[in-house]
Amino acid sequence: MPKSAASKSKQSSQPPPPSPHNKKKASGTTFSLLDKSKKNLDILQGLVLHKEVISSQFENELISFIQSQCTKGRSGQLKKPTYLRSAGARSQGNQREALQYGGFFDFNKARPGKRGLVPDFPPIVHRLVNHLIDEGYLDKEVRPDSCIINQYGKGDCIPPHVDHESYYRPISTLSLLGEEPMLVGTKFQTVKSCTWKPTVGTSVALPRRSLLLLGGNSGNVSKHCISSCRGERISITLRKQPGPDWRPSLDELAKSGGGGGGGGKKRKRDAAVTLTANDYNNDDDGGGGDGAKKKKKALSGSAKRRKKMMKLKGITTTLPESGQGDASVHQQQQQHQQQMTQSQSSSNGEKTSTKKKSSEKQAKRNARRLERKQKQATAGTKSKCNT
Ligand SMILES: O=C(O)CCC(=O)C(=O)O
Ligand SMILES: [Fe+2]
Repeated sequence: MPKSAASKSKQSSQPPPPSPHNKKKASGTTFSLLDKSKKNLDILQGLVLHKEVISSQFENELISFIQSQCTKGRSGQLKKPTYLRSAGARSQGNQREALQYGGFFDFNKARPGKRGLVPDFPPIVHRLVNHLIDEGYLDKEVRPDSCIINQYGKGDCIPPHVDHESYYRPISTLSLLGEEPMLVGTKFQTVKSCTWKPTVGTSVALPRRSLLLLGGNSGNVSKHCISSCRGERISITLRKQPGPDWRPSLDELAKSGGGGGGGGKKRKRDAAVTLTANDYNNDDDGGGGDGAKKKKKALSGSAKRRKKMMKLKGITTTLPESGQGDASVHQQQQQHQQQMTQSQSSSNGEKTSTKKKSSEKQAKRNARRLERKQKQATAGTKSKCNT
């Protein structure tokens, strides 16, 4: 890493300060790296590696459970979003099989998804969480209630990202089956598809049975990724979800086009990248697509269903006379989402009427645009007839 960008990354094994909640707090390896471009902020503060947190026997049990679930997933007995298949329709440079329990991450909207769509933790994951808390690796106040299990094959990867800010920190990752490095930092260079190099950051080897905690700046400011794996590896990422009343902010909805994909990459609190459909995953569970993508993609199954729903709700999705395409549909979807959100969150009549006025104005603007298009189309047809 360039000296001008950051000071040398340091590792130490000093125990973190005792927690008021746990009986004991396990010590682990901590890291430090000052980023000059961020006023010498320690971008690895909060990163802790604990080794040998489970026995080999428990590791084997976890591996057999995960592999049996993935086998079920491949044969169609376990459906998405509980099971997400690898490769295939997934975007390039973002491959791995995944299982989700407790709560699911909606990859298309790039944020925690609806409750109850994936099963609760299976007993073996409960056992794991209890063990990690009892042994002092995790704080019982931040007890994880959602997990994503990634099964990487040789060449699979996960691109640089910051886990959604609504999840409590630290986020923890247990490594099984094989050792691969996790890259953690604020700047990455893409070497080739599925391979990155931190230009301001570090590489942390994750041995089997180790637990990596991404807390503090390491979880909020730095991004993390796994480059193309040398061999097989399984990770169990444990997270405490936001409460059931959590809703994305209007800011986030606006940036992501109201749920159509991962257009909004900038975070409010810092300049890091949030997980988006494009960064982090695939079109596996439906694919509203990436709002920021320039290339027009064919609509996936769930996008088609959404479109159908909008139709049923009385929102026009196609305007054949004017020949307006997806841009208009997208605009209307955004408008619809905004109206829904606004009506959910408005607390007085005054607010509602201002919003009503603005949506009426928007509807008039759309009508004028449609009229213009129709005129243009008519003019075009006439000139064709004349030649
Ligand atoms: O596989 C890993 O260790 C990382 C997984 C991860 O970053 C995630 O699921 O958000
Ligand atoms: Fe992550």
